[in-house]
Amino acid sequence: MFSLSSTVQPQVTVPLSHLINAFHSPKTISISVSASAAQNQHRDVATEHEPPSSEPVLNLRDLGLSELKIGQLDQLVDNLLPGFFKGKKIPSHWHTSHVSAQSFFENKYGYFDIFSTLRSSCLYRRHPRTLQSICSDLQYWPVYTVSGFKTLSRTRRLQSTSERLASQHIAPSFVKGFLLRDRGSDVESLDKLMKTKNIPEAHQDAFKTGFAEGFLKAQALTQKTNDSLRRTRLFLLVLLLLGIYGLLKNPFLSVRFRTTTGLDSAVDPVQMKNVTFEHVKGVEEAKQELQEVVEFLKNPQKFTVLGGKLPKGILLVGPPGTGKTLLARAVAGEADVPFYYASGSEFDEMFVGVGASRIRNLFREAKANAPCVIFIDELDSVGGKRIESPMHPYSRQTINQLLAEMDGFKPNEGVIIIGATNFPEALDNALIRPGRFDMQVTVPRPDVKGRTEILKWYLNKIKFDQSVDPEIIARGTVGFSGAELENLVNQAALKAAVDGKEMVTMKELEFSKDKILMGPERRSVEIDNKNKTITAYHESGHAIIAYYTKDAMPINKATIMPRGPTLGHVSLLPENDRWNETRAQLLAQMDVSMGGRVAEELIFGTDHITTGASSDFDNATKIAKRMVTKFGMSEKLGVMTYNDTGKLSPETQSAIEQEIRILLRDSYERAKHILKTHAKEHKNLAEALLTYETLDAKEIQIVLEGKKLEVR
Ligand SMILES: Nc1ncnc2c1ncn2[C@@H]1O[C@H](COP(=O)(O)OP(=O)(O)OP(=O)(O)O)[C@@H](O)[C@H]1O
Ligand SMILES: [Zn+2]
Repeated sequence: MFSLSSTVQPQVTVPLSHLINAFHSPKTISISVSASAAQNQHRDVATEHEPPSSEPVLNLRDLGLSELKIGQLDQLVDNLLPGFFKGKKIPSHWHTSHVSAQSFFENKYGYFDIFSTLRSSCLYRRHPRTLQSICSDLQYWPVYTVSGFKTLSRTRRLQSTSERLASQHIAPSFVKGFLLRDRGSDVESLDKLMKTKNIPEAHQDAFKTGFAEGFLKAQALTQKTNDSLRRTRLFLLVLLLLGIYGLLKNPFLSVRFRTTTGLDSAVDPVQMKNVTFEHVKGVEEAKQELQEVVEFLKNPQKFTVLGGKLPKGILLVGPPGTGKTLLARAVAGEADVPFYYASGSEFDEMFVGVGASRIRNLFREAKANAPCVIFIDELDSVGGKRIESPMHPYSRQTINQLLAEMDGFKPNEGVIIIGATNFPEALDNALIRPGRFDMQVTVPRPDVKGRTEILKWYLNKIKFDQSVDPEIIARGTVGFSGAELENLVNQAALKAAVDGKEMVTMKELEFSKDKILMGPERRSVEIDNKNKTITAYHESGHAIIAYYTKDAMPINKATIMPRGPTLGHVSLLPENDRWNETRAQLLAQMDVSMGGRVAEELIFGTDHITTGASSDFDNATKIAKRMVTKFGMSEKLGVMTYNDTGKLSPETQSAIEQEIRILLRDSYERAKHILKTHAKEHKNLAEALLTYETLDAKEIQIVLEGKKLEVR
């Protein structure tokens, strides 16, 4: 194997002359007197002169050529330089001299010094064949140094003996052999190969030459591999540096990548120009309170000049779907400032620091874009009272970050934080201290007026019949939130579309209201005539009591269409949302509840009463119990509340029970009286229900007045 001594500096390229020099340098030629080459022709040579120590040197042993016999060497040279020896007499002794070259060499060793000839440049011109092509490449020969192979990348494909050998299936093992870096092992492997392969004498020259040329190829190959390895290493290093730089700039870079969606939603502002207070209905008080915040956002300087201080944080408190998010957006929209939306649950992370870092990012962005609104929905899930539970290991950290950020800017910096929660009680006390969320705005469920407004607002977005009275629907949807009313209108529109109608009528609105309240209709349920009849009389019983009791709510509708778990129902409409109820109104409600069972008893007999009245009794009992234990409406028990009835004395308990019983019994009797009195109307109404299934308030009135219903 070609190996240049390690005295050279890295990246030194070795000129061809040195290589050739090395072939016969007396210092480095160490011709071993081995058994096979014990002839006189071969002997170690003493050093006559030394090449400059900085020069790389090669020796024949390294090349694996040390055991060449004279004749073989001739053949090798002849192989490499065909025709070179033609007509030349081969002397019998090695003779070496740098100075006198050929003649001196010849004198000393008795044969021709081919290597000095190689040194002469005219050789190139005279024999521009295989070796020349190698040598021209070897002008920049890869140098083996202590630290590894260094070279120029210029290598040309070497075409020579080795390829011929390769065709004889010997070459691959050569190449392998040359790829081994260890010199000793290479030389050994050549020796071994020579022995083990039992190469015929005639082929040994070619074998050795091939070995040398294989080395050249291997060098080139190794060089290429080294180059690409170096490029890969450089690329990886650049990547690593970029990564380190990124991490230094932002320690949570990796987290950002992982959580882009959540974070982006928190950090990208949304311009809410299209949402204004106009879009939020039925929450007038809340809008008024937020009006001053809008003024502040529009013109923060005005407030600063006057020395006015606005709250940093506003807490919107109210049940789900009442429009808290919508209000916050409207604040930003009215003031035409950026709106940053974040949901509390986004900050609730299982990984340390992630929640806190998101809060930091959010506030950093917002401050850079002030004036603006930051909205944190579900504030309780980030600012709740829980302390380091296993489910939320880093919540404390996140709350602290939120508090720190809120403390970190002045009130008039132009950033308004609006938080929303359904459970203000669950909030960490530190959050509702002055300087943080110190202003609370209640966003309640809309009242009947609010519901009417919301219904009108959403009705205006669809096609509806002029006969539609939003107020009637509003009266029947006590406790509905804005979101539920929006859903009601949408469901009605869908129903109208399914039924192939051109516009939404009251029927679809009533339908979707019942669906939301009681579950979907069960048209597929086959109810036998007997059960249908019982249901018709039961429901008309409720309706008759409601109709003829002064303090009962007006009837809205009666139906024997099964819906959800019920077989039929009568719905009553309060004229207004009831803030307070009178004793008479409560008793009337009880009487209406009793109407169903009373009807069954009167019409079908005690033996045929059904289980259908259980929820009616539940309802009546609840009212009676509250009258006795909460509202002080029992003469016997007086104006006193009894909260935990289980802890009361047995006497008091039985007294309460008895009072409830009396109330219910009296109610039952009143209902019975009314139904007996209006037996005819009761029968007419039940038959109308059996015919028409559903009757609205007007139709019920027509029937009860004894008029004939028009066929629909
Ligand atoms: N007062 C209202 N006026 C008009 N639309 C409303 C009103 N309240 C709710 N809505 C409708 O319901 C949707 C949902 O309401 P929003 O998300 O604002 O409720 P929220 O109080 O924030 O609920 P949550 O507490 O569940 O977050 C709104 O986008 C809007 O379409
Ligand atoms: Zn009933």
